[in-house]
Amino acid sequence: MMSILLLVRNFVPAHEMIERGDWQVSEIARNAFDLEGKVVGTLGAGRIGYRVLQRLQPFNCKELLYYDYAPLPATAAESVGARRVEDLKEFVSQCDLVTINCPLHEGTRGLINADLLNHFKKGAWIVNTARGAICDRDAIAAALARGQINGYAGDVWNVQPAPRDHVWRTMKNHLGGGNGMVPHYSGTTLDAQARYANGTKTILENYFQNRPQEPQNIIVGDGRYESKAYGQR
Ligand SMILES: NC(=O)c1ccc[n+]([C@@H]2O[C@H](COP(=O)([O-])OP(=O)(O)OC[C@H]3O[C@@H](n4cnc5c(N)ncnc54)[C@H](O)[C@@H]3O)[C@@H](O)[C@H]2O)c1
Repeated sequence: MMSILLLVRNFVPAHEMIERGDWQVSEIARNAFDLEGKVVGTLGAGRIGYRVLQRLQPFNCKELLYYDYAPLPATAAESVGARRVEDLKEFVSQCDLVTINCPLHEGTRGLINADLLNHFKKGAWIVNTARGAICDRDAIAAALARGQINGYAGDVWNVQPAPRDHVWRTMKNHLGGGNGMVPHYSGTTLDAQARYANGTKTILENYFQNRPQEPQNIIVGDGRYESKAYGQR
């Protein structure tokens, strides 16, 4: 949901216009679109990617796609009407909007680079609330400037805090918009902090009482890599 809110709120400089005292609706509307009728795809369909697919249901998208080496259980994919695309270039070429929801690991660092961006549908939108380094910083800014993508939004940066001159702070599309960057805070609402605290408490209690941990909380157990989420090894 965070991704969608970012898209709606921050892709056009509407709020800055209000602060300036202006009211030029046509300036905003010339680059504003609905999700209805669009093809939306998630790169990564784990806990967050799947929930994004669920939350996209009321928007009447034309089609929902996902790219993940781990296929969703058939019933889960059917319940959200999502189609898996196995080839990454094929996946991005079909999407009007790509939302990135996979972890950063050696297989995803710089995955969205100049070469892959050329395979995106021209004028597509990218929402990256996963990890900044999944996208190549300069390739994103260049693709935005030349109109290969129409917008880029997210709260994650390849360096955090982002330096003052980080190009993602100020990059724009040719209409002067298309930038929805915010500082990394989507997981730090007061409600989320309470969830983190409770989750940490449960992990510690399991540990001190010799109870098994929930599988999704284990990346390395007994010296072995156990998670399936951080790349195929
Ligand atoms: N912005 C924030 O504050 C914030 C908050 C929470 C999580 N995150 C990010 O979101 C990521 C996803 O979280 P999650 O809970 O859904 O994780 P998850 O482990 O439940 O799911 C990750 C999915 O990505 C898939 N994946 C891994 N490598 C892939 C690749 N190369 N190509 C396609 N799919 C791939 C995995 O198979 C898995 O299905 C986290 O790793 C984290 O980096 C960001």
